[in-house]
Amino acid sequence: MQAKITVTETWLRKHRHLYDGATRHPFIRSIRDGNIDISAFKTWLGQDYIFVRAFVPFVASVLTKAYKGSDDGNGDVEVILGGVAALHDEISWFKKEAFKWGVQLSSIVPQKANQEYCRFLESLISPEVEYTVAAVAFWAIETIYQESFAHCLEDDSKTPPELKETCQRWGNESFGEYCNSLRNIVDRQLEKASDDVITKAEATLLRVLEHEVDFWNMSHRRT
Ligand SMILES: Cc1ncc(CN)c(N)n1
Repeated sequence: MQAKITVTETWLRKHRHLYDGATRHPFIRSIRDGNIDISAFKTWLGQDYIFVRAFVPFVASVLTKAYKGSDDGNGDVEVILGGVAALHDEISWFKKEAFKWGVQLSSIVPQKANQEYCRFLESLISPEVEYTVAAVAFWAIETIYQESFAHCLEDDSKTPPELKETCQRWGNESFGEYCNSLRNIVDRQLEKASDDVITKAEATLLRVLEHEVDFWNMSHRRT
């Protein structure tokens, strides 16, 4: 018997071009090819620190929605709680890495693409946004980083040794397993969602992909 195609699989096939645009962006390719401009990397580092700080309340809101909105026989809350804990480490890592690269985090001003992405996250915190819709955004945001940085760790990559640790942070296998758990949560929710929620969730996925591309552009072009 053939395995059933999940909703996320259908979406990833349908939006492959946009998805590849987010996970194979020139910024990521430049890390992978070893010709990254280090000032672009530093821009990304400072801006992403600001993003991650805004990401925390969003993930906390997904956790609340999971607690209230899912039957949770499947352990959604625990998976998402693991994500919150990982973000605690991520923030410490950004501080350590910024020190290493001489990036002054206290003086970073969020650029337009970052502000808009953070505003989008804030809009998803609203209790009116369904758990399923918020969970789709969460899964996509984490997975884009996982796939992007894992690409920089493939055997034939020429990633500079000093950037390997950064790539490992999101490109490692256990982060990949965590992203798979998020995908399973999302597919389980979508399975029982109304057409209206499925439509909203797909539109949210597309917004995430666009914001991620804009975010890479911001770092890559140093505008
Ligand atoms: C822009 C962005 N997207 C995703 C992630 C992964 N948490 C991140 N740190 N920054």
